[in-house]
Amino acid sequence: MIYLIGPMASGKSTVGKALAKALDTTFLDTDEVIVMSHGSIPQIFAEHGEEHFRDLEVATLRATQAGVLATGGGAVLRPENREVLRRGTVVYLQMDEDTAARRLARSQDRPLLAGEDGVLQRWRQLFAARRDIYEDLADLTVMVEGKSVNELVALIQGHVISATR
Ligand SMILES: Nc1ncnc2c1ncn2[C@@H]1O[C@H](COP(=O)(O)OP(=O)(O)O)[C@@H](O)[C@H]1O
Ligand SMILES: O=C(O)C1=C[C@@H](OP(=O)(O)O)[C@@H](O)[C@H](O)C1
Ligand SMILES: [Mg+2]
Repeated sequence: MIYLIGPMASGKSTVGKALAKALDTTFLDTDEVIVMSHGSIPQIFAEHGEEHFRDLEVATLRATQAGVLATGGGAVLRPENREVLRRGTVVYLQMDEDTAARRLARSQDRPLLAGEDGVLQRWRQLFAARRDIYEDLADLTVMVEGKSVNELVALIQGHVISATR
């Protein structure tokens, strides 16, 4: 199983879907699986808080099988999830701050970025707290800056295929 990890807006959901198509395999996104049974992410955060969302994320990651699985940016925080991720091939989508700023300007459904600090400032804080974990888990790290979805897919595909040969 290939897992995509990385900060919010690095492209895990978008690249994951395209990668699964290129590899002719199945695709799921833990956020989408959670939303199907529990309602929207902003609603879960507002009604039950982040820890409850993390509990749902743990249960979902444990129970979900797909050729390619996109995770949410904070899924790496829970040790149970890191254990699951280590059993598969982990692709880390690494993103620079300028790309984050451009993409987050259009983001509306990420409750952890809301608040008075401003979206980019919050993104920066979360990334600072998580970057070492992303790096530690990664079997393959791909910098997304300046690359199209198709270019990223080709890059990942090349590495994944040569790693399993
Ligand atoms: N390589 C890319 N080039 C340009 N835009 C991208 C690329 N990857 C993702 N995006 C866009 O960035 C935004 C965030 O992507 P998304 O897949 O939701 O990220 P994540 O799941 O990591 O939060 C979306 O609007 C998506 O269309
Ligand atoms: O980084 C995070 O803590 C989160 C990332 C989101 O997923 P994306 O990384 O796909 O945006 C989603 O799981 C939730 O809003 C929390
Ligand atoms: Mg996503």
